[in-house]
Amino acid sequence: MSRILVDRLSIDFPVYHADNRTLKRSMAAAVGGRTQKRAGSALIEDDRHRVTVSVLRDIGFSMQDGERLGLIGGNGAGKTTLLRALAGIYEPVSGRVRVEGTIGTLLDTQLGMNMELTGVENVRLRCLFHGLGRRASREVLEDVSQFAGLGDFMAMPVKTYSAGMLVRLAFGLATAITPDVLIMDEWFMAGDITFLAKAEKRLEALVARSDAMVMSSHQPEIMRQWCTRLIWLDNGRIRMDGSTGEVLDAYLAG
Ligand SMILES: Nc1ncnc2c1ncn2[C@@H]1O[C@H](COP(=O)(O)OP(=O)(O)OP(=O)(O)O)[C@@H](O)[C@H]1O
Repeated sequence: MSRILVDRLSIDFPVYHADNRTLKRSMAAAVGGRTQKRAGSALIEDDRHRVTVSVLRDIGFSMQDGERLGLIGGNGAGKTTLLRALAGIYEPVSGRVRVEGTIGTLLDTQLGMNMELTGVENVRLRCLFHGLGRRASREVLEDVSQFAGLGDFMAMPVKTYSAGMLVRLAFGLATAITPDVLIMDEWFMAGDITFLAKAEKRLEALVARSDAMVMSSHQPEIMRQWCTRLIWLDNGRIRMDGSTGEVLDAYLAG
């Protein structure tokens, strides 16, 4: 059985605060004078003049253990939305997503983090959530503190951290407990050079321990280094699905 199964997945977002007249004019231009749904157009207006963005359409693929899948595509292609759907953050409008096993996410530095609590308290809370005992929790705390290198700031509320400090703590925490399926966006590359070198080593070990990984990046070298397979997303649809070299060559050529 596949570890991840995505079947005819579609995701739309309603647009509540759009300037409807401007939007309609641009939709009319995009669809040749008709403000209606049309294949290839991401904006949809229904009969009651409600506008939605169709972000993912008819996505289907499955993944086996050991696969390292990369999502590639231009800005707004739907990579982050697909990662979030895999993580269970977004509900499909139609189709389904099935992921077997525990999921670990590196999607958002604030995801699962309580900004009012200290670094130490956030680590303890995460351990409780994962059902770890005292000893295991102590080990995780030691590991995360050492990796993040925040010193006394571990005893300060997380809301006082800089963006870089938050990345260090979030990354350390997200990589301290091994999930079956690891889902990550490219934000983790946002640290400074010394952090990146450390992060890469840690991530390598985690990826090796987890059963499957899905990540998104704009950087071809990162894809080549980390992924065994790529899906090229284009305007919310799968344009190509294949080995990393094959898809990357086509993507960079076109
Ligand atoms: N909550 C939302 N409400 C409305 N539209 C959204 C929402 N989230 C994403 N979108 C739209 O969905 C489309 C895909 O966004 P997504 O962030 O998944 O793309 P991406 O491929 O990750 O892009 P990038 O490479 O720029 O990060 C974009 O057009 C975006 O504006």
